[in-house]
Amino acid sequence: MKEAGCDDESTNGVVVMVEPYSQTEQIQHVIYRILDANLDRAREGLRIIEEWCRFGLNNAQLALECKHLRQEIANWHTPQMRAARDTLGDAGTELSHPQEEQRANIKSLLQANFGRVQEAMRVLEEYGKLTHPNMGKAFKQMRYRVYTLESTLLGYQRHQLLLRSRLYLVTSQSENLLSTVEAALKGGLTLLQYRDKTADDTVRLEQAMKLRQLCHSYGALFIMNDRVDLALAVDADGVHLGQQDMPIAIARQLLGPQRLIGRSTTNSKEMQGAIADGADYIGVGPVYETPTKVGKAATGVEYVSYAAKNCPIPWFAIGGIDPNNINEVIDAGAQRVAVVRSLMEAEQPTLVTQYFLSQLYRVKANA
Ligand SMILES: Cc1ncc(COP(=O)(O)OP(=O)(O)O)c(N)n1
Ligand SMILES: Cc1nc(C(=O)O)sc1CCOP(=O)(O)O
Ligand SMILES: [Mg+2]
Repeated sequence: MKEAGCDDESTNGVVVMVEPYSQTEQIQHVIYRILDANLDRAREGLRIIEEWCRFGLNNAQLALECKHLRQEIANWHTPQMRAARDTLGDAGTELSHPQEEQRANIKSLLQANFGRVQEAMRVLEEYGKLTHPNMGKAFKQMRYRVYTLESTLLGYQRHQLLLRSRLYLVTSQSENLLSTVEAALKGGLTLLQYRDKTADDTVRLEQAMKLRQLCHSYGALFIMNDRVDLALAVDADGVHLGQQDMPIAIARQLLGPQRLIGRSTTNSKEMQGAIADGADYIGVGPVYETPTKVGKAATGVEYVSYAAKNCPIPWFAIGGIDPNNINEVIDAGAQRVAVVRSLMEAEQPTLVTQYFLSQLYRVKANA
């Protein structure tokens, strides 16, 4: 802060008393420093996010929104604010949290920078009110744009990962649930559904929370079977709903546009219904009869061929698929498959995952 003082200044032998900085001026100076520092913080954070949108996601629209926000922020940066900067005298420049020294992955890097931008904007909103009649309002609006950007970016990343996922592991009850899932993740699995039809909610919540954390630590998506409430409670990436489960429209209202919703389908009518209702992906099956879904008649590979020709959204062939018949399913047109027993009961889930993926990556993905 500038020294408050009453320096003398000699001018032609006349002693002029320079007025000390008034308290109001001193406060204004401090406010300018705060605004200067936070305008920079907000712009820097946005730049980091913008680089990922541009180079990591190739998403020009998201990158442009970051750029527009940065430009808008720059327009508020006045010469007085810049002049108030005193980097050497800023006690905060040396402070950094250990978490800032290391980022586990892109997601945590983005999260940290979104947090930083939102925090800076909140400061700009409050202190800006003391400086310009419109500054508080402008930063409030920008802060909401940043929230929207964050959720759009997260949703986009989820969809991208869904598109890239060829193998979908649907779990069954197991004493080795976490270690089996981790073994599959090590083999390259990027999509997991937690399915337990009988456990208490307390157990489901606990397991789902652990699985979500595990999946995210490997950069994989975590989907909850049947239950929208549990999906929200554990911050899952989405939910899988069968024909007897909650209608997609209601699930969408509860989950919002950025989470994934999958739907089981057994025939063309169910497929068209799921697409019209806005499902992000569908299950196609059961291709073969399976003890995991007792009483549900197999569709055969004919429905797989139908899906290959007619389904514009990602779809996963499911039901009785194993390493011995995977190529028959691929030959019928499948590019993605979902399995329960083949992985949950495998002696070496990492190797089986790698085998499935090696077969599935032989074919090009369309949807
Ligand atoms: C990927 C995938 N496809 C289909 C299903 C089956 O869902 P649903 O018909 O609701 O049966 P349950 O799994 O709830 O018994 C699925 N879970 N996943
Ligand atoms: C959970 C489920 N849904 C199906 C459907 O067709 O909707 S088939 C299925 C079970 C798939 O298990 P497995 O890989 O052990 O055969
Ligand atoms: Mg269900």
